[in-house]
Amino acid sequence: MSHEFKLPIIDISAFTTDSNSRTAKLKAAKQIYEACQEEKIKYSIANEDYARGYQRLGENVTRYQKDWHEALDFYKPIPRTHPLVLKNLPLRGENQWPKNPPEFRAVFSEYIDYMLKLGAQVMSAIALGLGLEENYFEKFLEESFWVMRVIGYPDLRNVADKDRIGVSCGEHTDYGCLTFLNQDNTKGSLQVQTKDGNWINAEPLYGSFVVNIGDMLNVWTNDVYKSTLHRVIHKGDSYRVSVPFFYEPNYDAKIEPLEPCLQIDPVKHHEPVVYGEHLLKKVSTNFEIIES
Ligand SMILES: O=C(O)CCC(=O)C(=O)O
Ligand SMILES: [Fe+2]
Repeated sequence: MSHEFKLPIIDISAFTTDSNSRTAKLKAAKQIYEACQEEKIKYSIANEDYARGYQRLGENVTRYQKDWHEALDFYKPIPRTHPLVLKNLPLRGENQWPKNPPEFRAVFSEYIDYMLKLGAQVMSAIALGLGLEENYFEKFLEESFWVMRVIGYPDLRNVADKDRIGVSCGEHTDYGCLTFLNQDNTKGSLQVQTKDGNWINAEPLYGSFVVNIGDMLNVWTNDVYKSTLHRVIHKGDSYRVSVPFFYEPNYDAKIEPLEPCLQIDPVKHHEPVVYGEHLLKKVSTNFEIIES
């Protein structure tokens, strides 16, 4: 347990590659946000499935308030023959890889492969920690879904028109298993809520990820591991960049409280849930503004 941050820390250093390549990702991400508006807008989510691609400042919404960030979002590709595509449901599109900077796609593709391995590894450790077989989660993860967001945050203090603007990223829990947050060195922006309801900063530690528990792990563990409520309030001169990687179960995985967790507390706090259905419900409210 870290006393400085009052947050649990998992040491994955034996598994990580050099942190210079992580820096390359953040550099490529910063470059894309420095690119002019005409370049970014080419990749608008409106070209695709309203999920993959570029979202303008304020386009993403949390709890009916516009989030003051811009982002390039990528999702696991779904084949054209997938039942979802045939039903014309969201998340059916192609990822839109920026052409500028030219190395963007290669850098992040390598990153995604690496993060998928890391996610599986941490899930094996969690299985052991819960008293399950090391490979217990494999069947739920063999085609694990993933989402990667490359997010840019301007200074919230410079918003001219405050109409329905919330914060940089409104409070929420993430949807899946584990989120690996690769943030730049901006301090005091990312916050997590503690069990007693207080907000504390999750400050960047060089070469580390902040790891959030997602909703599916919350259901699996019947609240033994709570999904972390977090938010971003970026009031600072710097332009903050953060690249969360969401490591998720198979799209059609049925998640329900696990036996060892029911031995701790026999009351089931969650109904079984199919991950893909949970995801679609959440994504569909990400752009919802209630008109008054
Ligand atoms: O910017 C961050 O570090 C967090 C972003 C986040 O929580 C999200 O996209 O779900
Ligand atoms: Fe999040």
